[in-house]
Parts: sequence; structure tokens; C-alpha cells
Amino acid sequence: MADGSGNGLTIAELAEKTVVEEALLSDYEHVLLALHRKHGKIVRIGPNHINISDASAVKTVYGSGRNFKKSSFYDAFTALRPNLFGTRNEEIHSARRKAVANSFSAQSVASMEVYMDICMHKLIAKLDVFAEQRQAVDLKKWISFFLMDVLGELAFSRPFGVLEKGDEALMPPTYEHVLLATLSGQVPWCIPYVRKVLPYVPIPSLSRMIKERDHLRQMAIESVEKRIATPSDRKDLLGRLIEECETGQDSKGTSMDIVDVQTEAFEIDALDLRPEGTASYPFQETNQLSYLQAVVTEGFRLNPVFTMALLREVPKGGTVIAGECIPEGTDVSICNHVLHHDEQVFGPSLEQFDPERWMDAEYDCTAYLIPFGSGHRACVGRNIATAEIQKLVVSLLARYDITLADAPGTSFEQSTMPPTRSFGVADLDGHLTVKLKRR
Ligand code: HEM
Repeated sequence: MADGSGNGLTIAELAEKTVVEEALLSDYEHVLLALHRKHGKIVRIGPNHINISDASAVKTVYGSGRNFKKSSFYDAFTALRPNLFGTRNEEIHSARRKAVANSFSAQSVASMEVYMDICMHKLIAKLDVFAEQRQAVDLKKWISFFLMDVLGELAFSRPFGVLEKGDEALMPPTYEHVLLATLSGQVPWCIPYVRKVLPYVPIPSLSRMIKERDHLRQMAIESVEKRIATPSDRKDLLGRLIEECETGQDSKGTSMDIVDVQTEAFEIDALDLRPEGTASYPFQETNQLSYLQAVVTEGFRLNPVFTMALLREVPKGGTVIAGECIPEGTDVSICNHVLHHDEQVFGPSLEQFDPERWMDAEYDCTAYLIPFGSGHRACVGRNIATAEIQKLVVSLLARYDITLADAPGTSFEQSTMPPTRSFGVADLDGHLTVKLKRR
């Protein structure tokens, strides 16, 4: 077993510091990949944390029911009380997952599509202006505005208003929130202290994060209270979750929310955004496009978004992974970016962006493709994320010719994969400045 610090097990404690430092340097999965390429399938990256790059371990660690529980790393994600993502209590998890499962089903997501369309039309209205004026635009920024407003529509029954205002300052501080949780989760014993000390640390970005997090929590409480007090026909996530929790359901169709949606939809129609038909492509239609799906899948293989090592605790009796005996109580994890770059699984062409590989019926690597995690703690929001991505890709490509503004004349096919930065959630490094031309 290799020590990630590269200096032998005697300074294993320092490895913890190494990972925290690397995470701070925003190069998390690339550092992990380099460690595996140097040291092999199993690398110790903390005093009690072993990271694995071995295809067979996916089933052992994530696919054996509730045997491998989430580790204390996740305590950093349960700010006030256990939530679905962060809870380590399997009974609580099982009850909550069951309670929300229907809200996230494909059928439920289909009924939420109208809210994605509202946001898509707002996005397109903004992008059309850039296209008309032949003005370069940071597509990454506007897509993140779109995703944030969709989240607002679905989970808070109203958009955050970022698309309309085009103002980054309105974005909730999710980046800072996840960064802090990822860092403090590396050193779980310090989490209670971090929570106590944090409000008094005079770092402006931290103060802003705490303030915004409280604001977000308040917004969530208010939106739930409002929704219970004012029943609505909106088929959004909030409504469904409330229904499923049986705290307040009503299906009369004249609430202010519905009026709001109708008004917005009316305004959108008035903007005449659909001269050639549909501007926001129906998810079901995009689902018929097998090459599109292969492209999205290959994108997730090469550049998964949620790259943090998903820690689990080895159960009583220990386990064997990649021929190594690992004692009970050890934290083990797999990082999807590392696994997706494993030559034994994806072959010598693994660095190539090659959607065709997923079109081949013989090619069966889906078990090792884990952008949304694996097993019973896998992403519950996968259907929502997939619908957003497919609708975005098709709607934008159908409407615009897109060229890189920084490299005129270079098409996306000719360009190389842009670098990402990451502390466990990967993001494109810098802007994605493009020029758009209406087709
Ligand atoms: C591209 C978008 C997304 C990616 C790549 C992603 C990725 C992931 C991954 C890898 C996990 C597993 C974490 C683990 O094993 O510890 C996860 C869990 C989870 N995700 Fe997502 N996610 C995405 C979008 C969403 C959305 C849109 C929602 C909700 C609206 C969501 C809600 C959750 C929840 C609640 C869990 C915990 C599930 C459980 O433990 O039962 N995710 N996600």
C-alpha cells in the first residue's frame, strides 16, 4: 500500500495535510489521479483514509447494500440536522429516501419540465441579444444562472432572479459552502470547532457565505410555509415533497403561484421566442437522440462534476480490496475522475473524447461510470440533472452556431478539452467566452 505523501508510512499524518493543501489548490482529482498513476490501485491519503482505483471495488464499497456506511467526512455536510446527502444513519436515510423517491422519479421530472422551459426561454432571450449584437458572451456564467433559476423554480417555487438581472451577486454561495464542507470533512474531528469559530473569523468571503447560507435557509423555510398556507397546482419539487410528506396537499388551481407561472409563460410567448417552432426542446425528444446521450455520457466520463472521493467506512470484519486486507473502521473511497481515467477499464484511448464508445453495444463499462455515485446512496437528483443537461445542449445547439471567442476560427471539435479546477466539485477553469450566431 502506498502512502500518498510519497515519503513512507511514518509520516502518514502528513498525508492528511497534503490532501487538504491540494484541495485548497483546487486540483483535487488531478492530484489523486497522479498519486494512483505513481503508487498503484491503493493510496493512503489520510491517517485513516485509503483511496482506491480499482473497478471491482465499486461493487464492494458502494454496491453491498448498507454494509459500507458513509464516513464521518459527511458530518461536514449536515449543518443543522441530518439531511439525505449527509446523514450517516442508515435508518434515517432509508426513511427519507423512500419519502422523496417519487418526487424525483422520471414521471415527476416530466411534470416539472414547464419550469425548466420558463428558465430556458429567459436564457435564450438574453443570449439572443448577445447573438444579435455579435457580442462575446461567457456561456458558463449564463448556464450557471439558468441552473440556479431552475433550482429556485423547482425547490423554492420561484426563481432566484439571476437570469433576469444577469447579476452574479445574486447567486447563492454554493461554491463556498461546498468548499468549506469538503475541507473540514477531511479532518472530521475539527468540524464542531469550525462551526463554533467560523462566525467570528474576519474573512469577508466566509462572512458572506454564512450570511447567505442563513438567508437561503430562511428562504427555504418561508417557501415551505407559504406553500402550505397557499395551496397550488404547481407540479414543482417543493409541492411534491410537501405532498409526499403529507403536510399539506391541495389541488385547486387558482393560487397566485399558478397566476405567476401563467403570467410568465404569457410574457415569454409575447417575446416571440419561437419563430421556428420550439426554443426549449422537450426532454422526451432529446431522449430519442442516442448520439447526444453518448456525448453527455462521454463528457461525464472525462470530466465528472462531483469528483470528491466518496468515503465509506469498512464494516466489521474488514474487507479485501484489490488483494489488500483492509481492517474494519478504515475509511475507503473512490474518486470517479480517477476511475474514469483507469486504463484497465477504459483502454488506451481513455484520454480521447470519444462518444462513439458508448454507441457500441458490445462496450459495457457502465458499471464503472459513476458520475452520480453508485448504490443506494447514488444521486437522487439524477433525472433532474439529466433533463437540464440534455435540454440545454439541444436547445442551444439547435438555435446557435457557437464559436470560441478566444480562438476565432476554432470549432469545438478542433479545440482541446479545457482545463478544470476542483476541490471535489469540478468546474471549468476560467470563462467559456463564445460568439453566438442565430442559425
Ligand atoms: C450534474 C449534476 C449532479 C451530479 C454530478 C450529482 C452527483 C451526485 C453524487 C456523485 C452523489 C453521491 C454522493 C455520495 O455517494 O456520497 C449524489 C448524491 C445526491 N444528490 Fe446529486 N448530483 C447532481 C445533481 C443533483 C440534483 C439536481 C439534486 C437535487 C435536486 C441532487 C441531490 C442529491 C442528493 C439528495 C444526494 C444524496 C442521495 C442519498 O444519499 O440518498 N443532485 N449526487
